[in-house]
Amino acid sequence: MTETSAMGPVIAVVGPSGVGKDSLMEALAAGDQNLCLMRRVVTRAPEAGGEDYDAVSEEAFSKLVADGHFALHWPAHGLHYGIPHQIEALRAAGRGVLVNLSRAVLLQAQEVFGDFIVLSVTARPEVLAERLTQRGREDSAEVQRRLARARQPLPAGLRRLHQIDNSGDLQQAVAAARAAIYSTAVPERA
Ligand SMILES: Nc1ncnc2c1ncn2[C@@H]1O[C@H](COP(=O)(O)OP(=O)(O)O)[C@@H](O)[C@H]1O
Ligand SMILES: O=P(O)(O)OC[C@H]1O[C@H](OP(=O)(O)OP(=O)(O)O)[C@H](O)[C@@H]1O
Repeated sequence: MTETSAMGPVIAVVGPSGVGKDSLMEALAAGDQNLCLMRRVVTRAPEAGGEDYDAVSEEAFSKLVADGHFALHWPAHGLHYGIPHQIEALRAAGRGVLVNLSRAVLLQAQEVFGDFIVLSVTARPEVLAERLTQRGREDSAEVQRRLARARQPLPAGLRRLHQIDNSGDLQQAVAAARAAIYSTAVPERA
């Protein structure tokens, strides 16, 4: 990605709840002007905190879907998530756009976005449990449901996939993610 690139890649950051997707994306974007965050639309209560997202009702979300507002949308955790078409404007500046996606929509996203990199973030199971509890955004029942979903597999057929271990220090995962992103940047057109 450089200022002269026509379009930046979409960089999907995926993995189980509590693995550190939002933390990794925020740290990556904070340290690199060529990377930016995609703000999602989620039917989660606005006061839930965590990521910076647009909170909407289920009814409003359905209307946004009907109006063709989203480049991608999916259900998960009893919620609905949407990525507005605005993501294309962010890419047009030649920046890589970081976005937290469900593992279930990665092949669809690869078709929709074309220049698409997947960072599969991992952490040891005991680390996930500790982090979800410490985050405190979900109640204990929901934490258990999310831990049960942790081993959801990635689909076959992803063209640019990197595994990032975030079991340890966040900055180590940030360095590994940066290396992965820039190792697969589309070669400059001659
Ligand atoms: N490498 C890390 N070391 C320690 N705590 C972390 C690390 N990465 C994330 N966390 C913490 O773990 C919790 C879950 O992180 P979050 O980014 O919300 O994960 P996800 O978006 O994958 O659910 C947060 O409280 C966050 O501050
Ligand atoms: O199908 P999966 O790959 O299991 O992902 C399920 C959902 O979890 C993540 O959302 P969110 O960031 O709201 O949840 P999290 O913070 O618990 O990861 C992700 O963006 C999906 O919407």
